[in-house]
Amino acid sequence: MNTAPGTPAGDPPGPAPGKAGEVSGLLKPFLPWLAFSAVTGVAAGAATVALLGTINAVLNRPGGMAGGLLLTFVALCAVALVGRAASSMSTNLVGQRLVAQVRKSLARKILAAPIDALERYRTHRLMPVLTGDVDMISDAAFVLSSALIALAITLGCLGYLAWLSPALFGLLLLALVVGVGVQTWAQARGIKGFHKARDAEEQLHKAYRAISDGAKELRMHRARRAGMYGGQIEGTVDRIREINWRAINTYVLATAFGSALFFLLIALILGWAALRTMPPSVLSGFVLVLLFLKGPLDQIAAAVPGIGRARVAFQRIADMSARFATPEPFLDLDQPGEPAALADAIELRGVGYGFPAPDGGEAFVLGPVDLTLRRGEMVFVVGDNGSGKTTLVKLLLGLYAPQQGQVLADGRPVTDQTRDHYRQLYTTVFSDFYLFEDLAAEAGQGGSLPERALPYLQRLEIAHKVSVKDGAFSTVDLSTGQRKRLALVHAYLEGRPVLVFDEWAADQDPTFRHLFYTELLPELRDKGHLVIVVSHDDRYFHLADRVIRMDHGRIVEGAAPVARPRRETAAA
Ligand SMILES: Nc1ncnc2c1ncn2[C@@H]1O[C@H](COP(=O)(O)OP(=O)(O)OP(=O)(O)O)[C@@H](O)[C@H]1O
Repeated sequence: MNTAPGTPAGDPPGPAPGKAGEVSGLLKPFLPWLAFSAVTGVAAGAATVALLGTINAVLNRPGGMAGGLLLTFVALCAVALVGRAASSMSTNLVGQRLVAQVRKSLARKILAAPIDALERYRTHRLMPVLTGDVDMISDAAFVLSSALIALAITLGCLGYLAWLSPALFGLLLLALVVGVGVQTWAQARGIKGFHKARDAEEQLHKAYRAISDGAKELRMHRARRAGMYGGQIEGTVDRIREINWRAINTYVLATAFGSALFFLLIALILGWAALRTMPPSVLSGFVLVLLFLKGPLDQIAAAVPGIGRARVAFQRIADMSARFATPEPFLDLDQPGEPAALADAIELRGVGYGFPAPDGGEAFVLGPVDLTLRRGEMVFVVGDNGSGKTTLVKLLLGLYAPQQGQVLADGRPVTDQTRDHYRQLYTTVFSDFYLFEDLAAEAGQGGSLPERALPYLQRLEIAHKVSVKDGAFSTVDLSTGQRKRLALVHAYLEGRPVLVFDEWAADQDPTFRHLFYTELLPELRDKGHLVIVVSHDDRYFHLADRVIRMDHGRIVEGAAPVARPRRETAAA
């Protein structure tokens, strides 16, 4: 259901809803593999424990290892080896598939997310998730497999020790409760720190963007540059270093405490043995297994910080995933689909859209707007900065779904089901356009692409710089104005019924600007395209069939369709 314009469309602050569901959703497809990994890991652990038991038995009886015992030993070695390899490989497989799936799923979610949701989730928040957080999971997948096997071995050893001597096991259990308690405390503290560091990393990414995108401006402004480096980057980097240092130190101290506890436990067991008589096989078995256990326990302790960081990364991924959990309905990512056709007109009927108010500012509300645009018309959309021209165009293009009213193409309302197909009517060159180098989508339209492109490149006076080779422009390293011309070549090649140019001519030299308004646009119109031009070039407004003037989100002039007086040549 549509909401009234002005309804805040922003996400509430704090974590997105449904994160737990997202995490379990991400893990669900891998449960059978995880189960296999657990079973083989437990088998490897049990075989290792049995090996230790066998060694202890051999140490405490005359005759050494021979006959059946030797065969058992070899068989146990084989189970431990195969189990460990199978468990590690399957955990590694899960890790890598999980990372691949997360990458694909995030890309699909971004591709299918409503544009306004993407505009709210800033790029400096997107990139750390797509790169850093996903890599963190990939790294954790490596350590996780050996940590899981170490856990299985530890549990098996504990079972063996409980069987060997329940009394000594009681003592061990006490030490374990203290050790695990300290590790849990360290993990909670560490994760808190990692969350803080991760927040700071977002700030760092913002600063990195500023120094790459704003390199020229920073070169020209010493005070800002000093503030950017000394204030923002150094400060943030040092804060991250400090937080991570403290967080990891917590783990280090907990591990050191665990080691001390471990040797204290061995001393206690040996002291116990001095006070109470116990079979030597029990004592040697206990000490042997405990000493062996130090290895897996250290492995687990070493893996814990990485797993803690991976948990933080996983939550960030799940958070982003949940924010984009509602894709635009009926947006097909897999099929190119049929081209769209427009026989007559596009209409906006009572269309309204509101942005949420910025902090301390007023909300911008567009509409309600009524507008009819016909094929073969050349329409200029004009108005002051911030009057709503681009917002109107985004509603027209179907990039924003109207919060009120409806858009119609040839009299048929554009619905959620048809919006994506409807968008294929348009070719756009936005003021902040992105130029795709490859022309693969245009290759299938018949004729050789380089031959089709050449006249347009010549007409736009960039044929000496760019050609089309292997389905792509040979270069896009051009001036801003030339890049925009290339975008126009793309538009010609697409040949869609409606062309939208948002301040296209702003970067063109006067001669070419003149050519654009007086020849190129009228030619496109005369070929039957609907041409929509957002412009501040009032010198050329008289060439339009209709000038739509925006003011404070409303159309104040030019809403009514007019019969277009046919011109012999637009320049006349
Ligand atoms: N992503 C956004 N989030 C919140 N508010 C926005 C957003 N985009 C635009 N606005 C608000 O909508 C108003 C209209 O913006 P719009 O880009 O449509 O203006 P415009 O007429 O195209 O301006 P210009 O001539 O400067 O390009 C702005 O004043 C701004 O407050």
